[in-house]
Amino acid sequence: MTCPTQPTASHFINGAYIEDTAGAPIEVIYPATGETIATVHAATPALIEQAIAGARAAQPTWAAMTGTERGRILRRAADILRERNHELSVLETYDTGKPYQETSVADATSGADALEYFGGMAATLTGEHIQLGEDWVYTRREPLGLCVGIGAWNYPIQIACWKGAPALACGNTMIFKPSETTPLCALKVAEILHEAGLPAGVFNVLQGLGEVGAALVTDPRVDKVSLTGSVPTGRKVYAAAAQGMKHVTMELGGKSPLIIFDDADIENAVSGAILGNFYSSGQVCSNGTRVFVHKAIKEAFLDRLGARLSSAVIGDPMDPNTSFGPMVSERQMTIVLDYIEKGKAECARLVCGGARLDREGFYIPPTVFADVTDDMVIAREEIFGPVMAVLDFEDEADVMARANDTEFGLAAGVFTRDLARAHRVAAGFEAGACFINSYNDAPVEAPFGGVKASGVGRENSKAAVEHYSQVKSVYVRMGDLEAPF
Ligand SMILES: NC(=O)c1ccc[n+]([C@@H]2O[C@H](COP(=O)([O-])OP(=O)(O)OC[C@H]3O[C@@H](n4cnc5c(N)ncnc54)[C@H](O)[C@@H]3O)[C@@H](O)[C@H]2O)c1
Repeated sequence: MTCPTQPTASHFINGAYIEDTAGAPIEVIYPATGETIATVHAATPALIEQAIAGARAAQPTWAAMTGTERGRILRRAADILRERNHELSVLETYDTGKPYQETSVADATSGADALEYFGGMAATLTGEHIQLGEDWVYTRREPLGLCVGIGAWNYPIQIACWKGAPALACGNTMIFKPSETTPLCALKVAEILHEAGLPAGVFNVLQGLGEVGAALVTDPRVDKVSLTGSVPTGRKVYAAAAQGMKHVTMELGGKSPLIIFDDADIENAVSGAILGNFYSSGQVCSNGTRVFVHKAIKEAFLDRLGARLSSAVIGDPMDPNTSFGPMVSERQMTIVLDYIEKGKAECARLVCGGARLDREGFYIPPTVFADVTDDMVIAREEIFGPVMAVLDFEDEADVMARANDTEFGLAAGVFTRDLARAHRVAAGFEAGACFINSYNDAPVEAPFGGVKASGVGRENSKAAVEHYSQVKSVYVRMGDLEAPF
């Protein structure tokens, strides 16, 4: 496989690619080899101004189109994304290092689902009629205006589409800033949306580090900010948005619990633990990295886990047989290796993995620590890499208290054959996305987002509409109006 056509410039503004080499260069590194595959430039203040002015100017006309018209463009873009799935998946693999085996089924596909879903929904967005005797109130569902989307590096196409699709369906325009680590594929999303008929200025992409994001968030012409990123960045962006009383969606980090009871189907539970820890080399926000396993089945679980992990195909991410790729960057690899050393120093039992692979690229194999206790750093902090912590438990009430004893609240899972217990546990989880006998499913039809420090608002599903539109009420008096004087 060869690197497919790359975007022709760093930014996409007002319906066209645009370059300004005065902006600081940002190298795009292929994580499997460490080679530089592209260079983009951070947006200069002049380009930021151009994007904001263009997106503001385009918004009223876009909002004035019918939902059916807007939706048709989004659905056409979904079709193009699917037609170009191979090309986009290869580019996404170059950008992120995730195996083609994953990108070809989970990235452009998930983006297309969002465009199709919200494209279909655009025509159904209506207000309501409220009768009050003779008088009545009607509501109008109106767009917020100009939305800014800021992305993390683990799912570049998906994040651009999960933010762009509902924003555009509701009649907003968007400026999207991808992560500086993976800047390429959001540009392709913009290109495809315009090929599908999107008017100029409705969806724009600007590159840059945090300071470009901050410039967008603080601009008074921006009405909403949707961030996917870490909790520390979320705190900064939320605080900056609050100064302008802007709407926010915060999709942040997690340290989610996965509870495996002694009556669970062990093979399924092992599958859940693998999907919840090692997909995308562990770089998934909702991962269930605190795996609480009932003492009675702990050794059986670890035996099967070890056997299954030994069949992971670690290697060239472009090879369709490869099921496990490198970390996204040298920096992220170093962060994860530091956590592994902390786990060893805290005397957790290293079951497998635990060191960088001796090959080019940023590879850390699936790593499992057992006998982890709640107070260990590897059980408390988000690692964002392929490191699973296995903790013991015996009592349901005790494990629930421990599962919820965290500042995070993104996701949680339970494996058990006792469905009454499964629903009781799901109800007790302090988390936004829960799974019973499964893990990490994220269909566009289901709301996705966190509680506590993991976030504010929801992406996907009908719930996202609430976060990209606002309701205006109009009171209509049918008779004379009395006043006290
Ligand atoms: N909840 C979710 O849906 C979800 C999904 C994927 C990743 N994440 C989280 O993202 C994190 C990993 O991604 P990351 O390392 O790219 O996160 P990050 O917080 O370092 O960066 C996220 C984005 O914010 C931008 N940014 C940084 N400082 C900013 C500022 N002051 N103002 C505006 N923008 C700023 C960055 O340039 C980047 O585009 C993990 O914590 C992970 O859990 C969450």
